[in-house]
Amino acid sequence: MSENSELIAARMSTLSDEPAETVPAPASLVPHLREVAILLDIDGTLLDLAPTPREVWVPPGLAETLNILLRRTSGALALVSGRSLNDIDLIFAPEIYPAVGGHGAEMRLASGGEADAIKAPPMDKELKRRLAAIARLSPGILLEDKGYSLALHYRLAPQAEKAIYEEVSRIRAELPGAPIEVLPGKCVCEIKHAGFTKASGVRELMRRAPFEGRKPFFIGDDVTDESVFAIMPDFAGLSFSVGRRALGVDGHFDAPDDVRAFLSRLAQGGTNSVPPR
Ligand SMILES: O=P(O)(O)OC[C@H]1O[C@H](O[C@H]2O[C@H](CO)[C@@H](O)[C@H](O)[C@H]2O)[C@H](O)[C@@H](O)[C@@H]1O
Repeated sequence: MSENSELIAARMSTLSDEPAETVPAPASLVPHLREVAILLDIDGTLLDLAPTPREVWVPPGLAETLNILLRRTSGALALVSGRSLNDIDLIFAPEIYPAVGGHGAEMRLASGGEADAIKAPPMDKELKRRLAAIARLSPGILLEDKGYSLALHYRLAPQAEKAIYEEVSRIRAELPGAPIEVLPGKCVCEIKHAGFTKASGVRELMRRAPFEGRKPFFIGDDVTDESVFAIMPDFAGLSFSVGRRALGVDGHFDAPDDVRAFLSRLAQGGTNSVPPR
């Protein structure tokens, strides 16, 4: 074990024993950026939540921060999202980041590159059509078609939550053998192929260069991120939740703004000079 590895291992064991000391000081991580893989959820972690999926925006300075961290980690920074790679690329345009997309359905290892793996087959058209009809239950229910999955957003129609889940259950009950599962998120009910999760996507990412052999540092906010929190110990990694202290994490941030400030300080070499967010 190298001196650096020993230092980071010591830091990690300290963290798990000290829940009050929630997030490491950026300066303590700076010397270890060549041993770490930075894995970041998008909505509710890097970006503030918005009323609809299309209304999110990337604050000034964030892309610059991510680009610096990509260089300092020799490319071992990835976005880990429920969004499709196509959607992620539109949000962060013109940047194209390494990413696990669609809750593990897609993966891209290098910034600027093509997708390296697409795990999920397209969703059956008839099933998608039936699920899409659920949007007629109430004005304000928005459909997001990812090709291999379908998300029903009800942030603008919160009263429709119960009816949406009931209708999805009814359709699923008619298709007992279908390899699909329901993934609840923040004001969203997603119906996806059962064969992949964010955790399976991260496991695969961590088997490939430049991520392989590094200690992942994952930040996420949602129920869908819990599968990744759970596997971080397998890679001697650290996990952090946003907004609440999730079970089993090493610490938490209060809000996406705090995550951005942390990453910015990390990119600046651990100093307190925070560029505009
Ligand atoms: O894994 P993430 O990167 O956190 O993506 C999770 C889902 O994010 C998006 O929906 C959520 O964010 C929207 C914008 O803030 C918000 O309007 C919606 O209520 C949230 O559920 C995205 O649209 C989904 O595809 C992702 O699965």
